[in-house]
Amino acid sequence: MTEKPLISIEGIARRYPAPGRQTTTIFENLWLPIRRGEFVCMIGHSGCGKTTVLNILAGLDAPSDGEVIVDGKAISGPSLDRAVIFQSHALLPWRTVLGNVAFAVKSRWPKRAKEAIEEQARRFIELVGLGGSERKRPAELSGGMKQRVGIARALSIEPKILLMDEPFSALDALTRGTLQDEVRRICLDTGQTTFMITHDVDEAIYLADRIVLMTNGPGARIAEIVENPLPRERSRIDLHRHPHYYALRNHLIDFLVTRSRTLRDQPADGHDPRHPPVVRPSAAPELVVTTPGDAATLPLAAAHKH
Ligand SMILES: Nc1ncnc2c1ncn2[C@@H]1O[C@H](COP(=O)(O)OP(=O)(O)OP(=O)(O)O)[C@@H](O)[C@H]1O
Repeated sequence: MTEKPLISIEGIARRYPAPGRQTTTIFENLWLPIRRGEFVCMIGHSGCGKTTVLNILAGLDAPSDGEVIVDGKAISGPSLDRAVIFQSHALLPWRTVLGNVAFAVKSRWPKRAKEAIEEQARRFIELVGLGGSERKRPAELSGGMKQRVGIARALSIEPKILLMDEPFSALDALTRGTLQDEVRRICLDTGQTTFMITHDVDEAIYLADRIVLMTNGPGARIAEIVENPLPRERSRIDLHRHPHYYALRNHLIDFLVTRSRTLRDQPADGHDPRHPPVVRPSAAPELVVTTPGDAATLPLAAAHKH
């Protein structure tokens, strides 16, 4: 990575006190640079600390060791440069759709005139397909519509970084697909840098440029970073027709089913937390595995040892 990353996760750990003056280490020694405009998904089993990592990126939690640098500065708390979309939308129930989004815009640009604030809010309400519903209150909206408001609210402040914690998991399959399409289009069109947690392998394949695989916790680590071999211009309905699709999907599922546990219990030989293996699954009989400064092509079986 020659360009300076927008986000640099540098050796972070999170520990909590445990009974008997012990300490539980949820994860440790996580290193990850994220480029401007990149869409990164994190996958791992429940309890490996994904939400904790996202909260640290948001500035809502602090690491026990290490730090996160954004645009050259260590994160020391929440900032309007980083917008978060949670699974539950947390809208203000007494405000309309327009009111909810305008509230965020006003907090970002408090000196802006009311008309300009509303114009910005309307632009993003339109962008997420809610034009015409500006005057509705959250109680009058479906789950998918509420999540759209949450997305419009997060994007309307034009954050440097969009953080999403399983934003579509509570939605029905049809709505989830439509919202994935919209978020993907908006992120590509605006060059939005995004970090997202998901449990859904297909969602990660569709949305992510890179997929970060966490070993199981406690003591979780980044096992591997998977580069998405599918073209950036991809469509959800045609994903499975791409020659690399099944190699990628099988690689991720194999990781979740077996390797996430075995790699926690027995890290791969020579595993360097600063430079976790980078894997690019492909339909060819070989996987390209690189570590920064040390490119190598390993046969599939060898790559799986990592
Ligand atoms: N305040 C706390 N005190 C002690 N342990 C905590 C605290 N907050 C979180 N944990 C523990 O940290 C671990 C990681 O939690 P986290 O929510 O980050 O995991 P996750 O990977 O996002 O899980 P899930 O996929 O289920 O959302 C869990 O085992 C949780 O019990």
